[in-house]
Amino acid sequence: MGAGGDVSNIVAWLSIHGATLVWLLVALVGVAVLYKIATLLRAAGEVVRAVVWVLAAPFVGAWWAGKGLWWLGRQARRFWRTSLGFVGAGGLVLLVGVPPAGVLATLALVAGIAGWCWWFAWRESFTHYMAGPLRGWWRRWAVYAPRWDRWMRRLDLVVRDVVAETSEGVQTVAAVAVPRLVWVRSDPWWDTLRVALAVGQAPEDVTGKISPLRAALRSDRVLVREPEPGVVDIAVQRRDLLATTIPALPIPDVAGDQVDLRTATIGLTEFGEAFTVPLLGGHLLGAGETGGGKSSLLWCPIRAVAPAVRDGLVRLWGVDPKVLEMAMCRPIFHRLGFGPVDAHAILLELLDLMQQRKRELAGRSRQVTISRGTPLELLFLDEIGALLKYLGTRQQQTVLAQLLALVQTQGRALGFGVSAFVQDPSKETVPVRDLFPNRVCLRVRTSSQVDMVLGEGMRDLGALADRIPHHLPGVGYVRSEDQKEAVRVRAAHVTDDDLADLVALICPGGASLNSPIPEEYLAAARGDDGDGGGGARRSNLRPVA
Ligand SMILES: Nc1ncnc2c1ncn2[C@@H]1O[C@H](COP(=O)(O)OP(=O)(O)OP(=O)(O)O)[C@@H](O)[C@H]1O
Repeated sequence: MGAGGDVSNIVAWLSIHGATLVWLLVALVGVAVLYKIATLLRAAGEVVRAVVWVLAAPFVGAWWAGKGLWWLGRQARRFWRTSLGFVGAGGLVLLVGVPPAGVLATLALVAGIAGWCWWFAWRESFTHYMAGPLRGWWRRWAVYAPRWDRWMRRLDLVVRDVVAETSEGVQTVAAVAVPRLVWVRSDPWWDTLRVALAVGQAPEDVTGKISPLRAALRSDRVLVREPEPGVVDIAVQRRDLLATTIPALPIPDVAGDQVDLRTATIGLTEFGEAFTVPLLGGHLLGAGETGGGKSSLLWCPIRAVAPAVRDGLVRLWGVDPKVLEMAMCRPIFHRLGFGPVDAHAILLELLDLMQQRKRELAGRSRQVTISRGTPLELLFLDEIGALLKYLGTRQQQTVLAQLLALVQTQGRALGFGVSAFVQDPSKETVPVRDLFPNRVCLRVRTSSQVDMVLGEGMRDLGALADRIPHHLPGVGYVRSEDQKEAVRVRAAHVTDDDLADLVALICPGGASLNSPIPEEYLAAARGDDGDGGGGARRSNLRPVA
């Protein structure tokens, strides 16, 4: 076959596939054209977008500038003191120009000297008006404000406006409201943060976070109070005011009738205020493990009212199963006993006195007036647990608890007060625990004991009495009738020398106020009088056996 045959073959192939080839070519050209058009359109889109941006930029800029100004205005109004300071300083610089360095240095020196004089002469007002606000201002801006939002989010103390939630729990959040830090006050020991809660929050949300707050704020103690609805104060301890021993407070140098029996000062609170206990009209329970410092809760109140004891306006009654403690000061006690029988006899005598006072007051007054004729009768029971659980028979313990409950429930208005101290504050050991309106919890062994003494939930609110270190005897938490939260306190330390001074003041020249427990009461307590030890012969004293 020659060249003519090849050509005819090609022509034949083309006649069969030519159309396909043509369509392929057309498709290729179409794709190329479309690609070209797309490229052109994209370029045009970028140009359009650029044009839109150029046109919109001033409006967008104005929007953000307006927003920024609005925010600045709000901040300036909110922190008006800082704003005024800046405006004042700026105005002054505009008026007189930047003063030379020498003038500035002189001004700083004069201000420093004036501040020092103020501090030296009127320390309290300086602290109140100058040091406190300045320190608070600085701590707000340097410490709290920069971290505030982050802390609140991490502690989950924010309110989220959830607009939608999927079945898998994925939330769409429209806004997050953070509680507002209103101001910070500061002294060398505490920072107080006033916080306005966000709508939807309750003070309990904050008190429920005390533990993580302590960790976040790196503080041993954080307290939350509610000064007004929707506002909480978070007090953050920076330094412990109670870290050093408080020496025994001086015995008041006043006449007996000048002694305030309602508020005996016995130490300091964590805020540097007087730690007081009411002796007239209040019973006190002090709980703490061995070495906790219960002796200071015994002796400090007695020292506080010593002139009244000396002048016969207060009489001391004591029961000390350990024998050593109160025996140190035997002469100042009107009656002093050591075991369950003594305790029983003393309670019977007190109840007799109470009945007598009741009869005298009946129909004339609802409250006794303390005088030499009707002195305040203060009963101190050391180791009440020993009396009510460990010593004597079960029946003796039951009767003691009942007699004590009678004195506690009926004695307040009649001028009878009971102070008791215990290592184990459980109900089994102290069945009359709830009849003590004032309680101090010194160092205890377990966290549950804190709530036993101070009330349900007090440990969660920061009363960490089970974590008081051993080197802080006399430190504890107190909750009185009118307080919601427990306050940390330290009682003053009464040494043997202080006790000798106490005895010398109340019983000068070796005198003694002490007389033995009357035999008739001892006999009744022992059951020698035929009533089985319950004092039943005096029918009005019959305890429920
Ligand atoms: N307020 C205080 N400040 C400093 N030290 C104190 C204070 N109270 C007591 N102490 C000291 O702590 C130690 C234990 O105190 P205290 O005897 O009062 O403990 P306690 O609770 O009565 O113990 P126990 O139940 O074993 O008698 C003593 O050495 C005492 O001097």
